[in-house]
Amino acid sequence: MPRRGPPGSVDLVIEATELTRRYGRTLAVDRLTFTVRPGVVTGFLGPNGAGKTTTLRMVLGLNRPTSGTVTVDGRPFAGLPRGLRHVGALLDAHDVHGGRTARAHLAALAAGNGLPRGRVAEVLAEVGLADAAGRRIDGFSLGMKQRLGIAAALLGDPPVLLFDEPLNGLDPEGVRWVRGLFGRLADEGRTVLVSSHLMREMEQTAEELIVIGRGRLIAAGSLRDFAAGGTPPRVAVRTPDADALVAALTGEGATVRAEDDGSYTVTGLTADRIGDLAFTHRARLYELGPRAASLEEAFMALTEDSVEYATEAAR
Ligand SMILES: Nc1ncnc2c1ncn2[C@@H]1O[C@H](COP(=O)(O)OP(=O)(O)OP(=O)(O)O)[C@@H](O)[C@H]1O
Repeated sequence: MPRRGPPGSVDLVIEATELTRRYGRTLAVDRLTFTVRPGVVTGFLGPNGAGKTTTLRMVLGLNRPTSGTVTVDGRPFAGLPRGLRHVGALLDAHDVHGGRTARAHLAALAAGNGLPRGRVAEVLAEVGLADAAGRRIDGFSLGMKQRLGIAAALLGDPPVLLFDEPLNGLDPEGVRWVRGLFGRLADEGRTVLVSSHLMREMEQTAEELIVIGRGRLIAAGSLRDFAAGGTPPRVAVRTPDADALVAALTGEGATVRAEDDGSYTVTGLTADRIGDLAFTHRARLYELGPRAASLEEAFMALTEDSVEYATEAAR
């Protein structure tokens, strides 16, 4: 695939401004403002029902916003002249005609969008389905359907790609493959937006994150900043003299949590202070150092806040 503009070029930006969608009494998307840039994989994260699918459908012009706007390359998707050549999307892996073969499905899509037939074999090979090209889709596993959906998104060789929960149903090898593919697509300068309701799926997938809850923006920024800002500093400790050390640490007001691997996570004291206390209490230390913040915890903390906020706002 051709290389595109350098990361940071502004032409392929997805821009949502005060984007809102109401279904009857449900506010599915609530004044959402965000920017998705090319050259990095951006994770679109939120619990079930947060409004991710509704937002992606509005980007694609499949749902109309109740108010606000969302544009790709400065224009609503419907106004883009090149359709599938401009934006490729996987929304629902099950949304395919099961009686067709993978090849026939993609060939119909190519024909309907004025794309060269030769792309079909290329994208099937790219997603690892070359050997299954002649098989009927209704015999496909969910993982194979996800690969087929990704192949369809790639068909027009588009600079902007949207994937809704693409890791669902993939085995560990499939997850590793898809992460590599998304990274490569971003390295080529494309804009890649990937939704998920699981933070742990995003940890090794996305560089940037947009987190929503109940239709609202909760946080946006780099994964690294997100992890750093989400929880107070924590220290990892390993000791064969746990009873003495834990008593000493909690006596100083620290919170100590035992981990599955036999280590402890300490909050509320610096590593220096923990070292001093261990020395005083004759507890041997096998490990003492910073414990990387768990993104899962940061995510839970942030979404909890959004629920509280929503409750307060409703009063
Ligand atoms: N066509 C519709 N009619 C009525 N309500 C809808 C419709 N589509 C979505 N909703 C509601 O809007 C809210 C957001 O749904 P949406 O599917 O966008 O969330 P999501 O973040 O993609 O969730 P999930 O991870 O469960 O797919 C939910 O409360 C949902 O019930």
